[in-house]
Amino acid sequence: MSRFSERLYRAAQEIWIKSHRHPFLTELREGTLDPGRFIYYLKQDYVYLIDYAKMFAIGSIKARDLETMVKFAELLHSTLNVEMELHRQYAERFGVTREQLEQTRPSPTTVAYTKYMLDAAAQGSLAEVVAVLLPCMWSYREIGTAFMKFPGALDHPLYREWILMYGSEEFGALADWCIGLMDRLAEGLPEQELAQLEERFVAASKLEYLFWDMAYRQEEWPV
Ligand SMILES: Cc1ncc(CO)c(N)n1
Repeated sequence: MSRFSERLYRAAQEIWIKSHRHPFLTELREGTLDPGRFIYYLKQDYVYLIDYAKMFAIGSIKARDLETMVKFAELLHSTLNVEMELHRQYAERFGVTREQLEQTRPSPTTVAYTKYMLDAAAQGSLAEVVAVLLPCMWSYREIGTAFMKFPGALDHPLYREWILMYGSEEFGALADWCIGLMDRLAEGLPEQELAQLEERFVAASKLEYLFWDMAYRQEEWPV
């Protein structure tokens, strides 16, 4: 039988392709993205990452073995200290302080995405935690590795670091570990539960798309 992660990939493929074609990402890889849109994205992503890091803490709590617990702790650490550090350094280049980053008011889409994830984690099994956070890691790995190969993408003084982070071997290895864990956790589950995991994965993939779109539109609350 084929791996469950392949089923997930197929189920979300259409929405992932739509993300790849979104102007936020096509312009980022071509180096034409307006820096104002990028800094908006960084601020929203910073507050997103705070809740996303909590998903790894929850993964650590729900883990059934020490090895998995250690791995989630590693992911928690690297999100807080490596990924968020990249954002802090970017913000500094724009004259935005660490405090200002942290005080970013989450946009409607950021609220929807982070609360959707935390709700899945609060209600669900470890498999649900992994299903909902997997599109984040996996889709960024796909974007990062594709952009590394895109001619000229790494020449851009602003977007180069971002591409290097998500195209890195370390990030790829963490994504691979998560894919492998998803497959192990799905083994032997009844179809009803697999369908539920697929629903979580697809919903998170749609929220990933909406996150790019929100950043491009620089979404604000109506008042
Ligand atoms: C919205 C979002 N999804 C995934 C990642 C990758 O960790 C990120 N930084 N932001």
